[in-house]
Amino acid sequence: MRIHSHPSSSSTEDEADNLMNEAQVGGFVDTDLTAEAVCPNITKGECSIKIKEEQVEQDGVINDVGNGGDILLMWQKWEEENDRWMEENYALYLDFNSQNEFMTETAEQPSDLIIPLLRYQKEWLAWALKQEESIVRGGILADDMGMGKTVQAIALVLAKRGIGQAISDSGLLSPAPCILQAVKGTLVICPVVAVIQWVNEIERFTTKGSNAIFVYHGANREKNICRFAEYDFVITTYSTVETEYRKNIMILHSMNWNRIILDEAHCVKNIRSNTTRAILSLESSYKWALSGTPLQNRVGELYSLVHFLQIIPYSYYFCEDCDCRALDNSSFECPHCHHQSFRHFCWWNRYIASPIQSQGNHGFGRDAMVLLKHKILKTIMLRRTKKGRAADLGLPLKIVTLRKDCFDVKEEEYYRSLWDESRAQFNMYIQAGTLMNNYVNIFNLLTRMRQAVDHPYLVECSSSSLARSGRTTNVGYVEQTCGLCHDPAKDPIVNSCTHVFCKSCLINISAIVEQLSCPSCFKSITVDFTANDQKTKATIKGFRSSSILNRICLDNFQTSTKIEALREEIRFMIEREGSAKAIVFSQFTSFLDLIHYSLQKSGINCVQLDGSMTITARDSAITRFTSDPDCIIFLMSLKAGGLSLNLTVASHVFFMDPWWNAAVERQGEDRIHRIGQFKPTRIVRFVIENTIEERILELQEKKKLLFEGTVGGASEALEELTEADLKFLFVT
Ligand SMILES: Nc1ncnc2c1ncn2[C@@H]1O[C@H](COP(=O)(O)OP(=O)(O)OP(=O)(O)O)[C@@H](O)[C@H]1O
Repeated sequence: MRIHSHPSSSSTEDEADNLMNEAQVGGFVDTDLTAEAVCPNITKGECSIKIKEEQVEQDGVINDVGNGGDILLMWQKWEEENDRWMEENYALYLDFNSQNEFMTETAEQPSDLIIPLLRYQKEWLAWALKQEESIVRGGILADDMGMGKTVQAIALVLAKRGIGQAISDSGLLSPAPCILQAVKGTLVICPVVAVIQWVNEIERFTTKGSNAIFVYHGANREKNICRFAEYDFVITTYSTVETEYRKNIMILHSMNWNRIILDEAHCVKNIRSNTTRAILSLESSYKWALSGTPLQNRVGELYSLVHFLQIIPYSYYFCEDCDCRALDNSSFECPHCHHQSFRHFCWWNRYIASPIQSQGNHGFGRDAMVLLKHKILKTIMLRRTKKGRAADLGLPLKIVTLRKDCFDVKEEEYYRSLWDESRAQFNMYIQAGTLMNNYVNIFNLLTRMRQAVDHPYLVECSSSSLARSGRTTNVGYVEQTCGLCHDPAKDPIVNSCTHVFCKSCLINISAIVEQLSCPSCFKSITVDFTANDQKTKATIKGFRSSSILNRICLDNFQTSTKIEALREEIRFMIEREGSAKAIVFSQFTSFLDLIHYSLQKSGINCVQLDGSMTITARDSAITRFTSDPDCIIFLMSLKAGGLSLNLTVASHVFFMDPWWNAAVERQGEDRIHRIGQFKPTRIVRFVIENTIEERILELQEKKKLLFEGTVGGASEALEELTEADLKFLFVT
């Protein structure tokens, strides 16, 4: 299907201007809008097919406008074509890597900001102030991770306040309905892990008392809402916005914010997710998105940010039959012009997403690329890289090593039998022709193998595998005797001293003795009386009651090749520099528990951070790691700690298992390789030879950034894989 015909020439800004002029629909100046005016070569029938596809993307559900099955097929075809295009045009894709890398104009830093801004940060300030005066009224700050996007955003808020921002102005200019309450403050939305960081940066880097900050998160958050208007910064989390929207609690959504800043804005890259919908429903006069990786996999990901920014024409749906435009096209009939929704088309999809997805770097696809890079992104995005601005930053060297180890005989045996079992299961799906219907099962097979590479305990002692076998501890161990009754332990509870007791013995004795201690070694016995459903469960001190450590016999704790490799690297690290610290990432929190236990046993002090922790618990873990010289290892799940954190106190990062997406690993590396780091940084990625991990690395290389960047991985991520990819993973 041809939408435009252009003489092909090199990708220049002039070319982009021409394309823009042709494609602009009701753009920065309103123009008449008809299908023919927009794309003269398209017939109305063709247009309506496109609209069906757009609805699929917009709503995440198939709106039945006639032929749902066809639409789904068409959608799948789009995705496949996009994947193919990505493979063929990766170099060009990377070309998006910098936007406005150098600018001549700088702005003076605001007087309330006490930290001196670097040159590129002053360039940002000049650009951002202009952006807020322009029709775009915001934009995307996409600097590499660790270049100080938080400080830059704070600088903008202060600078604008200095200029004397009138709330009434924003109320007038905003399209928000008048029932919304106007507030002067900036709403910052960030992942939970970044909340404290925002508070700290505002407090540390601005004149004392010059900013009122309110953290709106947690169960009691609603207490102070009537005072929203008094704050300069209201800091909340993506999960809070999503929960309120889903439960129809109209608190954040009933305000007309002066400015919204999305930190780690790639959290809303999926236009179909609830979080994205919740964010898009917020109202403000100015909108900013901050992300070091705004585009992880496909051009489509930019759309939710573009939609958030509400830019004419890029974010809008236009009507084929009149000059109406709207941000939403989800109802059957347009509430503005009353024409049916299928008579509306999404500008972004028609001029950017569809041509790129269907043509790649050829024909209209290439034209769309030029338009996107040289016109649209230039207007809305500022991206500087650490490499490009190395002179401003003066960051030390980063050395990345891939460390390959081999299993010992026992591990090899265990892994091989699991591999054979998994392959047999996989082959069954192939033979039955049901491969593509079994993503979740295949994901589970792959996860089990990946866990077995880290440590067989992760498979053997997973709560589900123990539940299946009716056991409470793992098979690898002889039956334990209770330290109190000396019979085989019934419902065994393992104490931090590694001695085992019957659950009933512990209950009985704790009713008589207040301070329990182990009769064998006299260490105290910790009984967790706080959890409602587990009143009597003794837990290993410092670990969750659900920790894998409560399901294994610690008397006979066995290490693994990965753990030993890590210990060796830690030893090297300490030998080189006594005061060095490291972050250890794994995708499996149970593996982090095993590492924690093993290191602790040999006197290495660690802290741990995972998604189940409250903001306060996270903050105390971060504080301990940054301020206690004896605490040298930070164990972290990348999902919980990979974003936002500043941990330059560490100079080493150890990745215990490979991620599907290399971009996600880079997020982890950049926790230490950022402003404030003065030592050379060392990154070690651990891989066991001849295992699924090597396959994952090969596939990562083969497919580059094609995998969904779901931090931590999910079964949906596998849906990004083709049948051929899956076969590649399971082939011997
Ligand atoms: N001008 C400056 N002078 C000194 N330190 C700075 C400056 N700007 C930023 N920093 C520090 O640099 C570190 C990284 O900043 P920040 O966390 O804002 O980076 P980021 O770009 O948001 O990273 P990410 O994308 O990983 O969240 C912080 O410790 C911050 O205090």
